[in-house]
Amino acid sequence: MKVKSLEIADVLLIEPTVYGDDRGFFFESFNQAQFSALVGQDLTFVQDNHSKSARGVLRGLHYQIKQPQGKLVRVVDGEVFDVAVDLRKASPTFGKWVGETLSADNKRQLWIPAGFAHGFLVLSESAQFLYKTTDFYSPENERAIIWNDPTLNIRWPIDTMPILSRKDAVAQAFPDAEVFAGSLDS
Ligand SMILES: Cc1cn([C@H]2C[C@H](O)[C@@H](COP(=O)(O)OP(=O)(O)O[C@H]3O[C@@H](C)C(=O)[C@@H](O)[C@H]3O)O2)c(=O)[nH]c1=O
Repeated sequence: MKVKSLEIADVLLIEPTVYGDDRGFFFESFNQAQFSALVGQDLTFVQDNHSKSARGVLRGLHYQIKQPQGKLVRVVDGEVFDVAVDLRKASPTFGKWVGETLSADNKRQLWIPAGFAHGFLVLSESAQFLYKTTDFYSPENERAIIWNDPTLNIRWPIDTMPILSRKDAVAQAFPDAEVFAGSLDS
């Protein structure tokens, strides 16, 4: 397994060791002991999510207040551009973003700790996206920042309008008082 720290130090790009043979391939997509050693704490994942989206779909930028979720994300079919935005008020990289291409081919995973907004854009014909979360889905605590916020200035690899959910199309700006009113730390 190879691990790379990104420009936001706590976001990790994980490249599992893949064992290929005549039958196909094998790799450990999650190993609790290795993961705990990697992040330096024992985190418990409580939910696994799986979504499928068509080319040009952009989901995000999502986060939860009061019940922030750490997310370990990967792609099992297709390719996406995955983005994490640092919303931790005390962080030196507050308001900064990192983006990585994750695909079924490169098998890369991104670890996005609690306190980040997360989103992804589908670059292939379709993509299936799998992720583990450290807290449960909490619709009342869910928030969204608009994907093309000018302050964040995320360089999405797209030159047309992405396909958005109704909720994401009317998401809030960054910074917005509501974003920071709730604590991301508890
Ligand atoms: C996220 C989620 C949604 N749902 C339901 C609510 C809704 O009816 C339907 C679709 O929900 P959404 O439109 O919010 O799904 P989606 O836009 O895929 O939301 C996800 O986006 C990515 C970027 C993330 O980071 C995730 O944490 C999550 O917010 O699924 C759950 O039951 N549990 C969940 O954990």
